[in-house]
Amino acid sequence: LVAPSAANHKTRLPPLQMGDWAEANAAKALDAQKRIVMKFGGSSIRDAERVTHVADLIASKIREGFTPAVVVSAMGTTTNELERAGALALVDGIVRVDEMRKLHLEVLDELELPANVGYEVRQLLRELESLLDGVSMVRELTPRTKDLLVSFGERMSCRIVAGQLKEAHDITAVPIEAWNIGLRTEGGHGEARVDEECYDDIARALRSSIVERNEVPVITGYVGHDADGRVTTLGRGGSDLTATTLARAGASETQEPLFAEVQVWKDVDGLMSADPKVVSNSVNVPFATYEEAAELAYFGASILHPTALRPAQVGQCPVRIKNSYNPDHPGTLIASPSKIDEERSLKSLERPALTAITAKRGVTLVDISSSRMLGQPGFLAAIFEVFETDGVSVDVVATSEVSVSLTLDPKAHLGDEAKRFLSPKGLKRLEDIARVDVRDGRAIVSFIADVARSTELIARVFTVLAQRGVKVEMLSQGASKVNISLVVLDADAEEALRIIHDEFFSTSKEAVASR
Ligand SMILES: Nc1ncnc2c1ncn2[C@@H]1O[C@H](COP(=O)(O)OP(=O)(O)O)[C@@H](O)[C@H]1O
Ligand SMILES: N[C@@H](CC(=O)OP(=O)(O)O)C(=O)O
Repeated sequence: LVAPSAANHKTRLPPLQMGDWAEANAAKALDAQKRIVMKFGGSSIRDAERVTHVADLIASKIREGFTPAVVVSAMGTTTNELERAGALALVDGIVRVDEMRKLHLEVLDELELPANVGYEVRQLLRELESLLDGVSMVRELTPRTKDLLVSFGERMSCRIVAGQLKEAHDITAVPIEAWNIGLRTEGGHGEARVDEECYDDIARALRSSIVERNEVPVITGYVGHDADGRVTTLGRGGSDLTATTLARAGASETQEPLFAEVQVWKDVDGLMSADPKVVSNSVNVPFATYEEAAELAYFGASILHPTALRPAQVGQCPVRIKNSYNPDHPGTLIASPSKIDEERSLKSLERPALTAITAKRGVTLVDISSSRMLGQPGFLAAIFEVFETDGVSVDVVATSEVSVSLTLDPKAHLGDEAKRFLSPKGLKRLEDIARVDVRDGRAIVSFIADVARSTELIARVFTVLAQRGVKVEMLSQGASKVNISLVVLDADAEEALRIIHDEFFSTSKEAVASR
Protein backbone atom coordinates (compact mmCIF):
# COMPACT_ATOMS: atom_id res chain seq x y z
CA LEU A 1 0.00 0.00 0.00
CA VAL A 2 1.29 3.43 -0.85
CA ALA A 3 0.06 6.02 1.63
CA PRO A 4 -0.88 9.36 0.11
CA SER A 5 0.82 12.40 1.58
CA ALA A 6 -1.22 14.78 3.70
CA ALA A 7 -1.18 17.20 0.77
CA ASN A 8 -2.58 14.52 -1.56
CA HIS A 9 -5.44 13.58 0.68
CA LYS A 10 -6.69 17.16 0.51
CA THR A 11 -7.10 17.05 -3.25
CA ARG A 12 -9.91 14.49 -3.21
CA LEU A 13 -12.63 17.07 -4.06
CA PRO A 14 -12.91 18.40 -7.63
CA PRO A 15 -11.85 22.05 -8.13
CA LEU A 16 -14.73 24.48 -7.75
CA GLN A 17 -15.98 26.97 -10.34
CA MET A 18 -16.02 30.58 -9.18
CA GLY A 19 -19.48 31.56 -7.98
CA ASP A 20 -20.66 28.00 -7.54
CA TRP A 21 -21.58 28.62 -3.91
CA ALA A 22 -23.95 25.71 -3.44
CA GLU A 23 -21.24 23.30 -4.45
CA ALA A 24 -18.65 25.13 -2.39
CA ASN A 25 -20.84 24.91 0.70
CA ALA A 26 -21.55 21.23 0.10
CA ALA A 27 -17.82 20.59 -0.18
CA LYS A 28 -17.16 22.52 3.02
CA ALA A 29 -19.85 20.53 4.84
CA LEU A 30 -18.33 17.30 3.57
CA ASP A 31 -14.91 18.40 4.75
CA ALA A 32 -16.30 19.19 8.22
CA GLN A 33 -17.89 15.72 8.39
CA LYS A 34 -14.48 14.23 7.79
CA ARG A 35 -12.50 16.25 10.31
CA ILE A 36 -11.92 14.33 13.51
CA VAL A 37 -9.89 14.55 16.70
CA MET A 38 -8.04 11.27 17.34
CA LYS A 39 -6.75 10.88 20.90
CA PHE A 40 -4.38 8.05 21.81
CA GLY A 41 -3.79 7.20 25.45
CA GLY A 42 -0.59 5.86 26.98
CA SER A 43 -1.75 2.26 26.61
CA SER A 44 -2.10 2.73 22.84
CA ILE A 45 1.46 4.04 22.33
CA ARG A 46 3.35 2.13 24.99
CA ASP A 47 6.20 0.86 22.74
CA ALA A 48 7.62 0.96 19.20
CA GLU A 49 5.20 -1.66 17.92
CA ARG A 50 2.19 0.24 19.24
CA VAL A 51 3.46 3.58 17.90
CA THR A 52 3.85 1.93 14.48
CA HIS A 53 0.33 0.57 14.74
CA VAL A 54 -1.13 3.94 15.77
CA ALA A 55 0.64 5.74 12.92
CA ASP A 56 -0.72 3.09 10.51
CA LEU A 57 -4.19 3.65 11.93
CA ILE A 58 -4.00 7.43 11.47
CA ALA A 59 -2.64 6.97 7.95
CA SER A 60 -5.47 4.59 7.07
CA LYS A 61 -8.03 7.14 8.31
CA ILE A 62 -6.38 9.73 6.09
CA ARG A 63 -6.58 7.32 3.15
CA GLU A 64 -10.32 6.98 3.87
CA GLY A 65 -10.57 10.75 3.41
CA PHE A 66 -10.52 11.88 7.05
CA THR A 67 -8.57 14.89 8.27
CA PRO A 68 -7.35 14.28 11.81
CA ALA A 69 -5.96 16.43 14.58
CA VAL A 70 -4.10 14.00 16.85
CA VAL A 71 -3.79 14.23 20.64
CA VAL A 72 -1.36 11.96 22.46
CA SER A 73 -0.69 11.04 26.07
CA ALA A 74 2.71 10.06 27.40
CA MET A 75 3.93 6.62 26.31
CA GLY A 76 2.82 3.74 28.53
CA THR A 77 3.19 4.57 32.20
CA THR A 78 5.66 7.44 31.71
CA THR A 79 3.59 9.90 33.76
CA ASN A 80 3.66 7.53 36.76
CA GLU A 81 7.42 7.16 36.33
CA LEU A 82 7.86 10.92 36.16
CA GLU A 83 5.87 11.29 39.38
CA ARG A 84 8.00 8.59 41.01
CA ALA A 85 11.22 10.22 39.77
CA GLY A 86 10.08 13.52 41.31
CA ALA A 87 9.35 11.85 44.66
CA LEU A 88 12.72 10.05 44.63
CA ALA A 89 14.61 13.30 43.94
CA LEU A 90 12.64 15.09 46.63
CA VAL A 91 12.82 12.50 49.39
CA ASP A 92 16.11 10.67 48.76
CA GLY A 93 17.94 13.20 46.62
CA ILE A 94 18.38 10.57 43.90
CA VAL A 95 18.01 11.44 40.20
CA ARG A 96 16.89 8.43 38.19
CA VAL A 97 15.48 8.53 34.67
CA ASP A 98 16.94 5.23 33.37
CA GLU A 99 13.65 3.53 32.54
CA MET A 100 12.20 6.52 30.74
CA ARG A 101 15.42 7.09 28.82
CA LYS A 102 15.58 3.39 27.87
CA LEU A 103 11.98 3.32 26.62
CA HIS A 104 12.20 6.50 24.55
CA LEU A 105 15.65 5.82 23.08
CA GLU A 106 14.75 2.23 22.21
CA VAL A 107 11.62 3.44 20.41
CA LEU A 108 13.63 6.06 18.48
CA ASP A 109 16.06 3.33 17.53
CA GLU A 110 13.54 0.67 16.58
CA LEU A 111 11.52 3.08 14.49
CA GLU A 112 14.67 4.51 12.91
CA LEU A 113 13.31 8.02 13.28
CA PRO A 114 15.29 10.86 11.72
CA ALA A 115 18.10 12.59 13.60
CA ASN A 116 16.14 15.76 14.35
CA VAL A 117 13.47 13.77 16.25
CA GLY A 118 16.20 11.93 18.18
CA TYR A 119 17.92 15.21 18.93
CA GLU A 120 14.74 16.80 20.32
CA VAL A 121 13.83 13.80 22.47
CA ARG A 122 17.40 13.56 23.86
CA GLN A 123 17.33 17.28 24.56
CA LEU A 124 14.09 16.84 26.53
CA LEU A 125 15.62 13.94 28.50
CA ARG A 126 18.58 16.20 29.38
CA GLU A 127 16.24 19.00 30.48
CA LEU A 128 14.29 16.51 32.56
CA GLU A 129 17.45 15.37 34.29
CA SER A 130 18.49 18.97 35.06
CA LEU A 131 15.08 19.64 36.53
CA LEU A 132 15.35 16.57 38.76
CA ASP A 133 18.90 17.66 39.74
CA GLY A 134 17.36 20.95 40.90
CA VAL A 135 14.66 19.13 42.88
CA SER A 136 17.23 16.87 44.54
CA MET A 137 19.41 19.84 45.43
CA VAL A 138 16.79 22.09 46.98
CA ARG A 139 14.65 19.17 48.18
CA GLU A 140 11.54 21.00 47.08
CA LEU A 141 8.88 19.94 44.58
CA THR A 142 6.19 22.59 44.33
CA PRO A 143 2.96 21.92 42.40
CA ARG A 144 4.35 24.26 39.73
CA THR A 145 7.59 22.26 39.35
CA LYS A 146 5.67 18.99 39.44
CA ASP A 147 3.51 20.08 36.50
CA LEU A 148 6.62 21.02 34.54
CA LEU A 149 8.14 17.65 35.44
CA VAL A 150 5.20 15.50 34.30
CA SER A 151 4.81 17.48 31.05
CA PHE A 152 7.95 15.82 29.63
CA GLY A 153 6.08 12.57 28.85
CA GLU A 154 3.66 14.14 26.37
CA ARG A 155 6.36 16.43 24.95
CA MET A 156 8.45 13.40 24.01
CA SER A 157 5.59 11.22 22.77
CA CYS A 158 4.16 13.86 20.40
CA ARG A 159 7.56 14.11 18.68
CA ILE A 160 7.84 10.35 18.34
CA VAL A 161 4.32 9.87 16.93
CA ALA A 162 4.70 12.81 14.50
CA GLY A 163 8.13 11.45 13.51
CA GLN A 164 6.67 8.03 12.72
CA LEU A 165 3.81 9.56 10.66
CA LYS A 166 6.37 11.45 8.58
CA GLU A 167 8.87 8.66 8.30
CA ALA A 168 6.56 5.74 7.56
CA HIS A 169 3.74 7.51 5.73
CA ASP A 170 5.16 10.75 4.34
CA ILE A 171 2.46 12.69 6.20
CA THR A 172 3.12 16.32 7.06
CA ALA A 173 2.76 15.73 10.79
CA VAL A 174 3.77 18.50 13.19
CA PRO A 175 4.42 17.91 16.92
CA ILE A 176 2.87 20.72 18.93
CA GLU A 177 2.81 21.57 22.63
CA ALA A 178 -0.85 22.36 23.45
CA TRP A 179 0.13 25.78 24.76
CA ASN A 180 1.45 26.64 21.31
CA ILE A 181 -2.08 26.37 19.92
CA GLY A 182 -3.32 28.55 22.77
CA LEU A 183 -4.53 26.03 25.41
CA ARG A 184 -4.62 28.15 28.55
CA THR A 185 -5.73 27.10 31.99
CA GLU A 186 -6.91 28.65 35.22
CA GLY A 187 -7.23 27.38 38.77
CA GLY A 188 -3.59 26.67 39.59
CA HIS A 189 -1.60 23.48 39.16
CA GLY A 190 -2.28 19.74 39.23
CA GLU A 191 -5.95 19.82 38.30
CA ALA A 192 -6.17 23.01 36.28
CA ARG A 193 -9.34 23.96 34.39
CA VAL A 194 -9.36 24.99 30.75
CA ASP A 195 -9.93 28.73 30.41
CA GLU A 196 -12.92 29.07 28.06
CA GLU A 197 -11.54 32.36 26.81
CA CYS A 198 -8.90 30.44 24.87
CA TYR A 199 -11.30 28.59 22.55
CA ASP A 200 -11.07 31.16 19.75
CA ASP A 201 -7.26 31.04 19.76
CA ILE A 202 -7.30 27.23 19.62
CA ALA A 203 -9.85 27.18 16.79
CA ARG A 204 -7.83 29.70 14.77
CA ALA A 205 -4.58 27.81 15.27
CA LEU A 206 -6.15 24.46 14.36
CA ARG A 207 -7.97 25.83 11.34
CA SER A 208 -4.80 27.25 9.93
CA SER A 209 -2.89 24.05 10.66
CA ILE A 210 -5.31 21.45 9.31
CA VAL A 211 -7.39 23.42 6.82
CA GLU A 212 -4.96 25.98 5.43
CA ARG A 213 -1.59 24.28 5.78
CA ASN A 214 -2.83 20.68 5.31
CA GLU A 215 -0.87 19.48 8.33
CA VAL A 216 -1.64 16.73 10.80
CA PRO A 217 -0.95 18.36 14.17
CA VAL A 218 0.16 15.91 16.86
CA ILE A 219 -0.69 17.72 20.06
CA THR A 220 0.38 17.04 23.65
CA GLY A 221 -2.58 15.97 25.79
CA TYR A 222 -2.82 16.76 29.50
CA VAL A 223 -0.77 19.99 29.56
CA GLY A 224 -1.36 23.70 29.08
CA HIS A 225 -0.07 27.08 30.16
CA ASP A 226 -1.51 29.36 32.79
CA ALA A 227 -1.97 33.09 32.21
CA ASP A 228 1.69 33.64 33.20
CA GLY A 229 2.96 31.11 30.67
CA ARG A 230 3.78 28.43 33.24
CA VAL A 231 3.19 24.76 32.46
CA THR A 232 0.03 23.34 34.06
CA THR A 233 -1.72 19.95 33.89
CA LEU A 234 -5.39 19.00 33.68
CA GLY A 235 -5.30 16.17 36.25
CA ARG A 236 -4.44 12.52 35.67
CA GLY A 237 -6.08 11.19 32.53
CA GLY A 238 -6.41 14.78 31.29
CA SER A 239 -5.55 14.06 27.65
CA ASP A 240 -9.18 13.06 27.08
CA LEU A 241 -10.10 16.56 28.19
CA THR A 242 -7.55 18.08 25.81
CA ALA A 243 -9.19 16.18 22.95
CA THR A 244 -12.74 17.30 23.76
CA THR A 245 -11.50 20.85 24.38
CA LEU A 246 -10.25 20.98 20.79
CA ALA A 247 -13.71 19.88 19.59
CA ARG A 248 -15.42 22.44 21.81
CA ALA A 249 -13.08 25.17 20.60
CA GLY A 250 -13.93 24.28 17.00
CA ALA A 251 -17.69 24.38 17.62
CA SER A 252 -18.39 27.87 16.40
CA GLU A 253 -21.81 29.50 16.15
CA THR A 254 -20.95 31.26 12.93
CA GLN A 255 -18.96 28.67 10.99
CA GLU A 256 -19.17 24.96 10.21
CA PRO A 257 -17.91 23.08 13.30
CA LEU A 258 -14.25 22.29 12.90
CA PHE A 259 -14.65 18.64 14.00
CA ALA A 260 -17.42 16.10 13.47
CA GLU A 261 -16.25 13.62 16.11
CA VAL A 262 -13.70 12.98 18.84
CA GLN A 263 -12.27 9.47 18.76
CA VAL A 264 -10.72 8.37 22.03
CA TRP A 265 -8.54 5.32 21.38
CA LYS A 266 -8.03 3.01 24.39
CA ASP A 267 -7.07 -0.58 25.14
CA VAL A 268 -10.69 -1.79 25.58
CA ASP A 269 -13.66 -2.21 23.22
CA GLY A 270 -15.19 1.10 24.33
CA LEU A 271 -17.12 1.72 27.46
CA MET A 272 -17.89 -1.60 29.15
CA SER A 273 -20.68 -2.58 31.49
CA ALA A 274 -18.01 -2.61 34.26
CA ASP A 275 -14.25 -2.24 34.50
CA PRO A 276 -13.00 -5.36 32.67
CA LYS A 277 -10.06 -5.53 35.09
CA VAL A 278 -12.56 -6.17 37.92
CA VAL A 279 -15.46 -7.89 36.13
CA SER A 280 -14.04 -10.28 33.56
CA ASN A 281 -17.35 -10.93 31.77
CA SER A 282 -18.20 -7.24 31.24
CA VAL A 283 -19.80 -6.41 27.89
CA ASN A 284 -19.51 -3.49 25.50
CA VAL A 285 -21.92 -0.55 25.94
CA PRO A 286 -22.66 0.52 22.36
CA PHE A 287 -24.30 3.86 23.21
CA ALA A 288 -24.30 6.33 26.08
CA THR A 289 -25.43 9.93 26.45
CA TYR A 290 -22.89 12.59 27.41
CA GLU A 291 -24.51 12.75 30.83
CA GLU A 292 -24.43 8.98 31.41
CA ALA A 293 -20.77 8.72 30.43
CA ALA A 294 -19.87 11.75 32.56
CA GLU A 295 -21.60 10.27 35.63
CA LEU A 296 -19.82 6.98 35.09
CA ALA A 297 -16.44 8.71 34.77
CA TYR A 298 -17.10 10.86 37.82
CA PHE A 299 -18.10 7.83 39.89
CA GLY A 300 -14.94 5.91 39.25
CA ALA A 301 -14.85 4.46 35.71
CA SER A 302 -11.25 5.36 34.93
CA ILE A 303 -11.85 4.98 31.20
CA LEU A 304 -12.49 8.71 30.79
CA HIS A 305 -11.40 11.88 32.55
CA PRO A 306 -14.41 12.95 34.67
CA THR A 307 -14.78 16.40 33.09
CA ALA A 308 -13.92 15.41 29.51
CA LEU A 309 -17.53 14.98 28.37
CA ARG A 310 -18.61 18.48 29.29
CA PRO A 311 -16.87 20.34 26.43
CA ALA A 312 -18.08 17.71 23.96
CA GLN A 313 -21.65 18.09 25.21
CA VAL A 314 -21.56 21.89 25.07
CA GLY A 315 -20.03 21.78 21.59
CA GLN A 316 -22.45 18.97 20.57
CA CYS A 317 -19.56 16.93 19.23
CA PRO A 318 -20.02 13.14 19.55
CA VAL A 319 -17.28 11.14 21.24
CA ARG A 320 -16.44 7.62 20.13
CA ILE A 321 -14.40 5.35 22.38
CA LYS A 322 -12.44 2.88 20.26
CA ASN A 323 -9.97 0.10 20.89
CA SER A 324 -6.60 0.67 19.23
CA TYR A 325 -5.90 -3.05 19.75
CA ASN A 326 -9.14 -3.97 17.97
CA PRO A 327 -9.88 -1.07 15.60
CA ASP A 328 -12.69 -2.85 13.72
CA HIS A 329 -14.84 -3.01 16.84
CA PRO A 330 -17.43 -0.19 16.72
CA GLY A 331 -16.67 0.82 20.34
CA THR A 332 -19.02 3.19 22.16
CA LEU A 333 -20.77 6.22 20.75
CA ILE A 334 -21.37 9.01 23.27
CA ALA A 335 -23.78 11.68 22.05
CA SER A 336 -26.99 13.59 22.85
CA PRO A 337 -30.06 11.64 24.07
CA SER A 338 -31.88 12.22 20.76
CA LYS A 339 -28.93 10.95 18.72
CA ILE A 340 -28.59 7.90 20.99
CA ASP A 341 -32.34 7.13 20.68
CA GLU A 342 -32.03 7.40 16.91
CA GLU A 343 -29.03 5.06 16.82
CA ARG A 344 -30.75 2.54 19.10
CA SER A 345 -33.88 2.48 16.99
CA LEU A 346 -31.83 2.07 13.80
CA LYS A 347 -30.35 -1.06 15.33
CA SER A 348 -33.66 -2.14 16.94
CA LEU A 349 -32.00 -2.08 20.34
CA GLU A 350 -33.88 -1.41 23.54
CA ARG A 351 -32.40 0.49 26.41
CA PRO A 352 -31.23 -2.07 29.00
CA ALA A 353 -32.36 -1.75 32.64
CA LEU A 354 -28.72 -1.37 33.62
CA THR A 355 -26.17 0.09 31.22
CA ALA A 356 -23.03 0.10 33.33
CA ILE A 357 -21.82 -0.07 36.88
CA THR A 358 -18.79 1.39 38.60
CA ALA A 359 -17.24 1.88 42.04
CA LYS A 360 -15.52 4.86 43.61
CA ARG A 361 -13.26 3.65 46.38
CA GLY A 362 -11.87 5.22 49.55
CA VAL A 363 -14.92 7.30 50.33
CA THR A 364 -15.88 8.78 53.73
CA LEU A 365 -19.53 8.52 54.80
CA VAL A 366 -20.92 11.15 57.15
CA ASP A 367 -24.25 10.76 58.97
CA ILE A 368 -25.68 13.94 60.41
CA SER A 369 -28.88 13.80 62.44
CA SER A 370 -30.80 16.14 64.65
CA SER A 371 -34.18 15.52 66.27
CA ARG A 372 -33.99 19.11 67.55
CA MET A 373 -34.26 20.36 63.97
CA LEU A 374 -37.33 18.19 63.31
CA GLY A 375 -39.53 20.05 60.87
CA GLN A 376 -37.48 23.24 61.05
CA PRO A 377 -36.69 24.98 57.80
CA GLY A 378 -33.04 25.63 57.07
CA PHE A 379 -31.59 22.38 58.49
CA LEU A 380 -30.04 21.37 55.17
CA ALA A 381 -28.86 24.90 54.43
CA ALA A 382 -27.12 25.08 57.80
CA ILE A 383 -25.31 21.80 57.19
CA PHE A 384 -24.12 22.51 53.68
CA GLU A 385 -22.99 25.97 54.63
CA VAL A 386 -20.46 24.33 56.99
CA PHE A 387 -19.05 22.16 54.18
CA GLU A 388 -18.98 25.10 51.80
CA THR A 389 -17.11 27.32 54.26
CA ASP A 390 -14.49 24.60 54.74
CA GLY A 391 -14.24 23.99 50.96
CA VAL A 392 -14.99 20.27 51.38
CA SER A 393 -16.47 18.59 48.31
CA VAL A 394 -19.59 16.44 48.81
CA ASP A 395 -20.46 13.62 46.36
CA VAL A 396 -23.65 11.72 47.15
CA VAL A 397 -26.40 12.89 49.45
CA ALA A 398 -29.48 11.22 50.95
CA THR A 399 -31.78 13.15 53.26
CA SER A 400 -34.75 12.73 55.53
CA GLU A 401 -36.35 15.54 57.45
CA VAL A 402 -34.04 15.10 60.42
CA SER A 403 -30.96 13.46 59.03
CA VAL A 404 -28.55 13.73 56.17
CA SER A 405 -26.09 11.13 54.96
CA LEU A 406 -23.40 12.28 52.60
CA THR A 407 -20.15 11.08 51.14
CA LEU A 408 -16.97 13.08 50.68
CA ASP A 409 -15.07 13.00 47.40
CA PRO A 410 -11.80 11.13 48.04
CA LYS A 411 -10.06 12.90 45.13
CA ALA A 412 -11.04 16.43 46.07
CA HIS A 413 -8.51 16.54 48.89
CA LEU A 414 -5.61 15.22 46.82
CA GLY A 415 -2.45 16.90 48.00
CA ASP A 416 -4.35 18.77 50.67
CA GLU A 417 -4.96 16.51 53.67
CA ALA A 418 -6.59 19.40 55.52
CA LYS A 419 -9.48 19.16 53.05
CA ARG A 420 -10.02 15.47 53.72
CA PHE A 421 -12.66 16.31 56.25
CA LEU A 422 -14.04 19.36 58.03
CA SER A 423 -11.69 21.59 60.01
CA PRO A 424 -12.01 21.28 63.83
CA LYS A 425 -13.92 24.56 63.74
CA GLY A 426 -16.25 23.31 60.99
CA LEU A 427 -16.86 20.04 62.82
CA LYS A 428 -17.67 21.96 66.00
CA ARG A 429 -20.20 24.11 64.12
CA LEU A 430 -21.82 20.98 62.74
CA GLU A 431 -21.88 19.28 66.15
CA ASP A 432 -23.59 22.36 67.58
CA ILE A 433 -26.64 21.64 65.43
CA ALA A 434 -26.56 17.85 64.99
CA ARG A 435 -25.08 14.51 65.93
CA VAL A 436 -22.25 13.64 63.55
CA ASP A 437 -21.07 10.12 62.80
CA VAL A 438 -18.06 9.77 60.45
CA ARG A 439 -17.21 6.43 58.80
CA ASP A 440 -14.13 5.97 56.60
CA GLY A 441 -13.40 3.03 54.30
CA ARG A 442 -16.57 3.14 52.21
CA ALA A 443 -17.17 2.88 48.46
CA ILE A 444 -19.87 4.31 46.22
CA VAL A 445 -21.28 1.79 43.77
CA SER A 446 -23.03 3.67 40.95
CA PHE A 447 -25.25 2.43 38.15
CA ILE A 448 -26.08 4.08 34.91
CA ALA A 449 -29.59 2.81 34.52
CA ASP A 450 -32.97 3.38 33.00
CA VAL A 451 -34.40 5.23 35.98
CA ALA A 452 -37.92 4.68 34.69
CA ARG A 453 -37.25 1.10 35.86
CA SER A 454 -35.51 2.09 39.09
CA THR A 455 -37.99 0.31 41.40
CA GLU A 456 -37.39 -3.02 39.67
CA LEU A 457 -33.66 -2.36 39.52
CA ILE A 458 -33.26 -1.41 43.17
CA ALA A 459 -35.35 -4.40 44.29
CA ARG A 460 -33.15 -6.79 42.31
CA VAL A 461 -29.93 -5.17 43.52
CA PHE A 462 -30.94 -5.24 47.20
CA THR A 463 -32.11 -8.83 46.92
CA VAL A 464 -28.88 -10.18 45.42
CA LEU A 465 -26.66 -8.15 47.74
CA ALA A 466 -28.62 -9.32 50.80
CA GLN A 467 -28.39 -12.94 49.62
CA ARG A 468 -24.61 -12.60 49.46
CA GLY A 469 -24.29 -10.73 52.75
CA VAL A 470 -23.24 -7.33 51.35
CA LYS A 471 -24.65 -4.54 53.48
CA VAL A 472 -25.88 -1.33 51.84
CA GLU A 473 -25.44 1.71 54.09
CA MET A 474 -27.00 4.38 51.91
CA LEU A 475 -28.98 4.74 48.69
CA SER A 476 -29.30 7.79 46.51
CA GLN A 477 -30.86 8.39 43.14
CA GLY A 478 -29.04 11.16 41.28
CA ALA A 479 -31.00 14.27 40.44
CA SER A 480 -29.64 13.96 36.91
CA LYS A 481 -31.90 10.91 36.62
CA VAL A 482 -29.26 8.79 34.97
CA ASN A 483 -27.60 7.25 37.97
CA ILE A 484 -28.36 5.47 41.20
CA SER A 485 -25.71 5.17 43.92
CA LEU A 486 -25.24 2.85 46.88
CA VAL A 487 -22.67 3.09 49.65
CA VAL A 488 -21.06 -0.16 50.78
CA LEU A 489 -17.95 -1.09 52.75
CA ASP A 490 -14.86 -0.45 50.64
CA ALA A 491 -13.78 -4.05 51.25
CA ASP A 492 -17.06 -5.23 49.65
CA ALA A 493 -16.86 -2.95 46.59
CA GLU A 494 -15.44 -5.36 44.00
CA GLU A 495 -17.59 -8.23 45.23
CA ALA A 496 -20.69 -5.98 45.02
CA LEU A 497 -19.78 -5.03 41.42
CA ARG A 498 -19.48 -8.66 40.41
CA ILE A 499 -22.71 -9.72 42.14
CA ILE A 500 -24.76 -6.92 40.58
CA HIS A 501 -23.13 -7.38 37.20
CA ASP A 502 -23.92 -11.10 37.22
CA GLU A 503 -27.53 -10.38 38.13
CA PHE A 504 -28.06 -8.12 35.11
CA PHE A 505 -25.63 -9.38 32.51
CA SER A 506 -25.23 -13.12 32.88
CA THR A 507 -28.82 -13.85 31.84
CA SER A 508 -28.84 -14.09 28.07
CA LYS A 509 -31.78 -11.68 27.72
CA GLU A 510 -30.03 -8.71 29.33
CA ALA A 511 -26.70 -9.48 27.72
CA VAL A 512 -28.25 -9.44 24.26
CA ALA A 513 -30.24 -6.28 24.99
CA SER A 514 -27.12 -4.45 26.02
CA ARG A 515 -25.08 -5.34 22.95
N1 LIG B 1 -16.58 0.88 32.49
C1 LIG B 1 -15.37 0.74 31.93
N2 LIG B 1 -15.28 0.42 30.63
C2 LIG B 1 -14.08 0.27 30.04
N3 LIG B 1 -12.90 0.42 30.67
C3 LIG B 1 -12.93 0.75 31.98
C4 LIG B 1 -14.17 0.93 32.67
N4 LIG B 1 -13.87 1.26 33.94
C5 LIG B 1 -12.54 1.29 34.05
N5 LIG B 1 -11.96 0.98 32.87
C6 LIG B 1 -10.51 0.89 32.64
O1 LIG B 1 -10.08 1.96 31.81
C7 LIG B 1 -8.92 1.53 31.12
C8 LIG B 1 -8.68 2.42 29.92
O2 LIG B 1 -8.40 3.74 30.37
P1 LIG B 1 -6.91 4.30 30.45
O3 LIG B 1 -6.01 3.31 31.09
O4 LIG B 1 -6.95 5.68 30.99
O5 LIG B 1 -6.56 4.33 28.92
P2 LIG B 1 -5.48 5.22 28.18
O6 LIG B 1 -4.26 5.31 29.06
O7 LIG B 1 -5.22 4.44 26.94
O8 LIG B 1 -6.14 6.53 27.92
C9 LIG B 1 -9.24 0.10 30.76
O9 LIG B 1 -8.08 -0.67 30.60
C10 LIG B 1 -10.11 -0.38 31.91
O10 LIG B 1 -9.44 -1.20 32.83
N1 LIG C 1 -0.27 11.01 30.71
C1 LIG C 1 -1.27 11.56 31.58
C2 LIG C 1 -2.48 12.05 30.83
C3 LIG C 1 -3.39 11.01 30.23
O1 LIG C 1 -4.50 11.33 29.84
O2 LIG C 1 -2.94 9.76 30.11
P1 LIG C 1 -3.81 8.49 29.53
O3 LIG C 1 -4.51 8.96 28.25
O4 LIG C 1 -2.77 7.44 29.29
O5 LIG C 1 -4.82 8.10 30.58
C4 LIG C 1 -1.63 10.56 32.67
O6 LIG C 1 -1.08 9.46 32.68
O7 LIG C 1 -2.43 10.89 33.52
